[in-house]
Amino acid sequence: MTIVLTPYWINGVQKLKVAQSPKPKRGLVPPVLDESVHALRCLSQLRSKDKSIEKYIYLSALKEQDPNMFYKLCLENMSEFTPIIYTPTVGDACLQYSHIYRRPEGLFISIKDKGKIREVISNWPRIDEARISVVTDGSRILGLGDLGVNGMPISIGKLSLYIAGAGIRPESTIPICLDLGTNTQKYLDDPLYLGLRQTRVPEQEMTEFMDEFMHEMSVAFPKLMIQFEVLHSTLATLALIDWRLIYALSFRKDFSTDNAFRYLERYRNKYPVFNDDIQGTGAVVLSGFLNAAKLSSAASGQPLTSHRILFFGAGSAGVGVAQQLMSFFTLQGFSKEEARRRIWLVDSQGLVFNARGRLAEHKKYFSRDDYNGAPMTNLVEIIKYVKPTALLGLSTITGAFTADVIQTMASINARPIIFPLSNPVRLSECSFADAVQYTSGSVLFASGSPFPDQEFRGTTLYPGQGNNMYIFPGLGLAAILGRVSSVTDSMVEASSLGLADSLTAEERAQGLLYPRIERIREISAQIAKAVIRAAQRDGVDRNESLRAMKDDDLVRLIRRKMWTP
Ligand SMILES: NC(=O)C1=CN([C@@H]2O[C@H](COP(=O)(O)OP(=O)(O)OC[C@H]3O[C@@H](n4cnc5c(N)ncnc54)[C@H](OP(=O)(O)O)[C@@H]3O)[C@@H](O)[C@H]2O)C=CC1
Ligand SMILES: CC(=O)C(=O)O
Ligand SMILES: [Mg+2]
Repeated sequence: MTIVLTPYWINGVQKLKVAQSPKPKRGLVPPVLDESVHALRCLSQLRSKDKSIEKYIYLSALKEQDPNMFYKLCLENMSEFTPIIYTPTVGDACLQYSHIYRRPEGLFISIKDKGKIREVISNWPRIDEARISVVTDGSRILGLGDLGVNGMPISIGKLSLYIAGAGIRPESTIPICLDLGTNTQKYLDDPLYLGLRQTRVPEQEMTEFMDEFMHEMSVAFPKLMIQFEVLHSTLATLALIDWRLIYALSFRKDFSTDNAFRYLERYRNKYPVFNDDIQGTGAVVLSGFLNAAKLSSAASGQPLTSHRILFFGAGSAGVGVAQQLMSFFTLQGFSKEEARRRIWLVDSQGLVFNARGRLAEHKKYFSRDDYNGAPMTNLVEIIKYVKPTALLGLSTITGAFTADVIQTMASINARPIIFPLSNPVRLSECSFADAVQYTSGSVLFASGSPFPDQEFRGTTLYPGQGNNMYIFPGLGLAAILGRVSSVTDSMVEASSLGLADSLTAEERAQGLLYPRIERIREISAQIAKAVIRAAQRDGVDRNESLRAMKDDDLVRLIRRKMWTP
């Protein structure tokens, strides 16, 4: 009897599959190697590690050596695995990527490849299989600033969640990191840094590069959907690394339009593409907000139309979420203009209002025209002025929601909605423990990264995790199965409503704002169904065979199409 070795590919790395022969050759495996016992062995090895980054390294190796085991364990232990393979630990993996790097995984395309991107892409081993790619330029990962080529782990991590969460076939995924330089001096000085030793290229050059990249990707991979993970503005990232430059460039910075918005607008009607930080985050927050607003209104006796939302942080995530939350009000019958007036933004200069002076393009829509006073920078004062029912943090400012801020929210709301959404955990605007303590347990809470449950007056309170990881797997699966030509606003809204509706009666009874992550496949199937229906309504579905299917049959088909380890 022989062992047959068949080559296959995972994320661009060739592996050899050992054929399941009835009995392996004597001596080539230990005498007793039972798969279920081996699963326990892997878990025990994982749990024996004290540091989360060591757990990350262990799981990366497991994924390479035994992808089936990795994804099986991941699916069975979602709440234990996601904080390791995704936020917060993936943030540390990015920060240390050039130091912990062991083997190539994914596709690196650098500015030096401009003019010959086709050649680089054609080196990808499984061109025909490719269906989904997460593309980052490392310019702002999880609020960690400009990481350059160290951003690759976010593409890898998000794709692992596509595979685990929605059953995308592993060989259909392509993690991509674009190396357009970095403005972080620490990396440029680091002898181990894996990227180009140059500062970020000017905007014009980046746009030429991006146009070529998008075109070549669409030619090489006609069935591929691309998820952008930021693609930030050069000037904004400069500001993150050198405070002296903020002053030097502040005039120009005010005029810079965030690249994340610019590239999304540039490509969204031409290719199947979406920006996770803008649209995925918007969708996940709308979903949690819908559930929180109902609980808040039930406690206050005020109608859903009475909500007022204050955003602390007005970057790509903050404004993306604000745009999506307009749907909350339009769903209640408001006009767009009425919805816009329910939203206030705060950035690093304080309340965003017209009379303040020049504003970055993406902030203008929500800038207030009904305030003409002195600049307002103190968050407690701003809360007293706006009287929000909800405070959402997308600022990367650790602890910005102080006891004072939280207590002020509690003093004007029976059940204040407080969502500190910045990642990773150490950048969160407040912890769940503080939010519970300073609101005497009345808070409706969701954070970007996970926090532990809290015991309060004999009851267990559960934090929500308002993270785009709930949205993108289902949205991506829908895009693949529906073979969509573009990702429309209604599809993003449908993903959000699909998620909001996916809570079970038991989850609602426990006061949860999001479903338990352990049910991610079920949730992704529901989201995918809702998104495919929206794509059909918008006429962007190229797989017309799904149109006539009944909802139940469509969900069954989606589930059948999911890859299972
Ligand atoms: N939960 C989730 O699923 C997601 C969470 N996020 C998180 O959101 C955070 C922000 O991301 P992103 O929008 O891309 O980042 P940006 O850098 O684009 O935006 C940050 C925003 O915060 C503002 N800000 C900075 N300092 C202060 C301050 N002292 N007071 C008030 N506002 C301040 C900035 O102001 P200014 O405009 O003046 O510079 C800017 O508007 C990150 O931590 C990220 O991890 C992002 C995506 C998904
Ligand atoms: C979750 C995510 O995409 C972010 O924090 O950037
Ligand atoms: Mg992100």
